Amino acid sequence: MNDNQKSLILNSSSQYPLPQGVKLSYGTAGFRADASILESTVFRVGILAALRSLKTQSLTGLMITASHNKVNDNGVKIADPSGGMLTQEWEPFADAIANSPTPQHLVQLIDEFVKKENIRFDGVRSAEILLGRDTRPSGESLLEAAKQGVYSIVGATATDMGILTTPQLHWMVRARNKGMKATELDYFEQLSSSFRCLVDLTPNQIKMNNTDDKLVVDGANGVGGEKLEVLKKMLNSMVIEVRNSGKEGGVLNEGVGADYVQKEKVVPQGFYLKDAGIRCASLDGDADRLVYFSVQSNNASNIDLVDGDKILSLFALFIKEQLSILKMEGDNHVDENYEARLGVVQTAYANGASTDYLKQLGLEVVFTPTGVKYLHEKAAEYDIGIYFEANGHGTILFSEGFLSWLDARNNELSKSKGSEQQKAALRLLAVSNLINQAVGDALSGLLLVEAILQYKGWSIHNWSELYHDLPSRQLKVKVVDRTAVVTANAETVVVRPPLIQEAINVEVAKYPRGRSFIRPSGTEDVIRVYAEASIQEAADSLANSVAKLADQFLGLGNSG
Ligand SMILES: CC(=O)N[C@H]1[C@@H](OP(=O)(O)O)O[C@H](CO)[C@@H](O)[C@@H]1O
Ligand SMILES: [Mg+2]
Repeated sequence: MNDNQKSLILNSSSQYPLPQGVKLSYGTAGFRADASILESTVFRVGILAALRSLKTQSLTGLMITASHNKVNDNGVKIADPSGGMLTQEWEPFADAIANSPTPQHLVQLIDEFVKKENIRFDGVRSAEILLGRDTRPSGESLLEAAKQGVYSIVGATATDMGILTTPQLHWMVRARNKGMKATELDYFEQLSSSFRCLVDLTPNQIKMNNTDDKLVVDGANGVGGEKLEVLKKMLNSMVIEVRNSGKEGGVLNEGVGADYVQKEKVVPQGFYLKDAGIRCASLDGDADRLVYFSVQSNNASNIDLVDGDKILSLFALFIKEQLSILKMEGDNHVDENYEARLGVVQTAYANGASTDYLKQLGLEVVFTPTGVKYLHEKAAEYDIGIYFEANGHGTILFSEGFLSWLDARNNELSKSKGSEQQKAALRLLAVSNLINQAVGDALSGLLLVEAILQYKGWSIHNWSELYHDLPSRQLKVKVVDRTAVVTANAETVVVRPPLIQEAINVEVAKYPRGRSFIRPSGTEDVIRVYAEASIQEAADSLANSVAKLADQFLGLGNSG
């Protein structure tokens, strides 16, 4: 960097000093903390987004959100040019600049990194960044800090896309870099037209049985409800009622939203006994997570939860079915028997019953550590890779190679217009347009669930009966230093500190179908404990015993 470039960063960063005692890490999903201490972090991530844009000579994105966390928190993360998460290789640099104590030190770090990565300030393209934020009140001033960060890189431009869901911003970044239409209206049009296309390919008789049932959606008092209101106007075939849209005065994520519903397994605010049996869905604060549920008829606070694992199972079942229709009655075309590699990606939080079910379907199931950056990367190795976290974050990725084969196959089959095989090809193409290819997206996921339920003529009850979840329990344990826990095998085994894993094994062995693991959270300062077993009391008791072990080995009581 020349002196001019350095002094621009030096001057602007002195406007955004790092508060005393703040130490942040890029974590599972970007930086998150109480919004009041985040300005300097967001400013620096603005610089990072611009450097990433220069390095890749592509557009990048910066999203201000703390997703399902409480309203006073906020956070920031980068969308890479592909629309996915920031490359993991840059995370250590992200940590370093976020925690850099002085403007001088910050400039030095950036200068060294620019040299190491060979980032050219005189490339063909200057840096270009799309900025988005969720509905948090702190979002506006943090967005300004992000802009100033971007502008401290000479020639960089930032475009404020306003209030968006996280997946919308990722979708826009991907679309822009592919030279496709990329406004918010284009997003809504792509989702609604591919949804209509899927529904039009649904056998009529099945469609008729299901027209009158409505879907009620809990918008977590966040951005998702607002956007769904827009989208639903473009879907004339569906009745969607949005509650907790944020307009009714409720607080973001408080007693509402996908995280609350999935973790607490109770009805969100605004849902009552009179809703029993109705198909309901819940989004999280930035609308990248989706779970379904129905209120139980015997108790207004109990729900029948249909989580990310079941969404994954429904998608896998449908895709597998369409692939096998495609393979039926060959017409001797050379490529007709292209074996599409279909893979399913889960984490250790996936309910054991879901994994059994997917394996019984004959699917290849693989596990990664928690965090969509890992699942997404793995899913991208397949022709069709389906990934979901149990909490409802996931999507379906289609490889370029498979999509061009499918396109060609569809053209071939169009000679036999209306054949079942051609319909299957068209359905798969529609799914690839509907489901967000950049990142998990509650709105596109919701439309795909709805289209598949219509296709199958299924109620939420039929869907929920695919398999029965094993009872499970999640707990959090506050410890002295959560980074003391090191795990292996997709976080299922603790390798450090010594002996704790042996102690967990002893507990697990006491329960039929028992399974338990601990890992440090990447978004909160806690150790998470997960346990499942054949009955709820056993899952609870196993979780409690393992939480006690975590406390004994790592807990506050152990600090002296
Ligand atoms: C058990 C659980 O739900 N963990 C969540 C949570 O991560 P933790 O690292 O567990 O705090 O937030 C992540 C980001 O939203 C999400 O990817 C992940 O699945
Ligand atoms: Mg989220």
